[in-house]
Amino acid sequence: MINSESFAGLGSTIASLMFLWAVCRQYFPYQLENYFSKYYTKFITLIYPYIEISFPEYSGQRLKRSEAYTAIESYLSNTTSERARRLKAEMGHDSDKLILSMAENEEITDEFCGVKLWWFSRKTSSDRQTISFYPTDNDKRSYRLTFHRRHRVLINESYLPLVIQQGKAIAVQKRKRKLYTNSSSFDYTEYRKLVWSHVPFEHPATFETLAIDPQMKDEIMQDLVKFSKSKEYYAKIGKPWKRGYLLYGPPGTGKSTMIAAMANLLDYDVYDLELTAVKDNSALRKLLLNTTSKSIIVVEDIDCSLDLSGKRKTGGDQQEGNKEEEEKNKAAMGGPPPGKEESKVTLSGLLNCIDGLWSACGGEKVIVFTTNHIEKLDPALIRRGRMDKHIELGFCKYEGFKVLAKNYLGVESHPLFGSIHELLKEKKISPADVAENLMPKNESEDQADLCLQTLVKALKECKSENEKDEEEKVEEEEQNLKTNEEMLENDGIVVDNEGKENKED
Ligand SMILES: Nc1ncnc2c1ncn2[C@@H]1O[C@H](COP(=O)(O)OP(=O)(O)OP(=O)(O)O)[C@@H](O)[C@H]1O
Repeated sequence: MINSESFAGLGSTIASLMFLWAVCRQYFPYQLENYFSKYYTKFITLIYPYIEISFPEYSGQRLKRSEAYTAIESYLSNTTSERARRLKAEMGHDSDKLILSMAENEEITDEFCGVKLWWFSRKTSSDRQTISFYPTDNDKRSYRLTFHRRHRVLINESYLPLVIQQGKAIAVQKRKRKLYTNSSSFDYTEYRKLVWSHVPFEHPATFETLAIDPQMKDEIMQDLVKFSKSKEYYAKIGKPWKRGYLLYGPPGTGKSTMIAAMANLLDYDVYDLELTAVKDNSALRKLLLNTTSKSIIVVEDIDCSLDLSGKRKTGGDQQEGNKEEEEKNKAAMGGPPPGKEESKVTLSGLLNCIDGLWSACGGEKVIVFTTNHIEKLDPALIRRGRMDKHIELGFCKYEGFKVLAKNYLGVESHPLFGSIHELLKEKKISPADVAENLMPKNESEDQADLCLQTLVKALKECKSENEKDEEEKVEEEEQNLKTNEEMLENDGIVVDNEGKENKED
């Protein structure tokens, strides 16, 4: 066992020997010097059987903090608060929590498989202080690991990989989660920057507050948790560690809310990918390569962002006038000037990013597409393997209502529950609409009564499933008719009042 005193003793012995060697070597013939040099090194290793590994904070590229140093720092921060005598407290680089770590020039011991090791936190300051942007120029920090040389294999092959792995996991747990977006990443040279901007992710939704079928809820949660723990399984079957979810259903049924709940369950970051703001396939690839592990990549309303013939849509079904207006607004916000060529992400480009060779880069990822119109999606885009789970979020059912009533009013039973149950059997109402009715309007005490009565009234006015189906059928027929007429008009065919087609000259 060694301690600081024996280190100091050894240090001064070695220093004396080195001094002696430096004096003597001047008088030695050249051939003898080599000979002595060899035995000098052997002698030193004999009396000092310890190996030291240094992990500097910055190495290579000056501005990039060493990953190993960061991981060791997190690893040690977990153990040092109990063992070190002098600690320093800092807000983490990427965290809103206070991080305790070893103070400079402090040493702690660690133990692995019965082997004792020493970690020393070192800071050297240059005598000549220079004005510099680089943190490395004046202060140099590093960690030094010391262990007996007979444990070299154990430390190199088992201990150090474990320290790095645990350190990274601790850093992920302590980090502040982020919501990234690419939608405002324009610059003024027509070339869109390939960067994500981000804000802290603070959405409070959880699966507990989600108003969906309880069985489906359990299934999804189990699926997600299983995925997040399946690193070895994915490696074994030779598949990239990723899972695709397609969430579909009418507006206001909780697709976005479910994404937030997924992120909160898994403790992942969210990348909200705005396809309409991506220049082309290569820009898309670079954006996706710049996403981190443990993240959910979301493309909302995929049917509105991508033309399934392979070209991007620029504005859905808008009128030309609206399109111009939107272009002007975009340009005013830093987007491309009106009339400039829009970007071209294609369906095949997107598919390539989801499950091509690129998709395996960067660790575990969940990919989520949402749509209100599943029937409009190309089967290639949503086939199993790409979108592994298709989840339909539908209109509010009684089970969902009970969750909302508990969330919004804090009630689990009420005399009006019975009639609401009956009404929900035949009426089509989205959870968003139910939630809106259940939102207390003021601070008075009988809010539950009032809100539930409002909901009953709203439900009575609501269309029943049959009426809604009938309405949707009529709307669809009208839309088909309109499209046919437009196509015929484009071909120069006029349809007269009796429905007969006449070719125009
Ligand atoms: N299943 C649900 N459980 C709990 N709250 C819900 C649910 N569905 C909707 N809500 C509430 O309604 C609001 C709108 O829901 P959300 O944005 O998730 O719907 P969406 O399906 O993504 O809608 P859109 O298709 O229009 O984007 C949310 O703020 C949430 O409070």
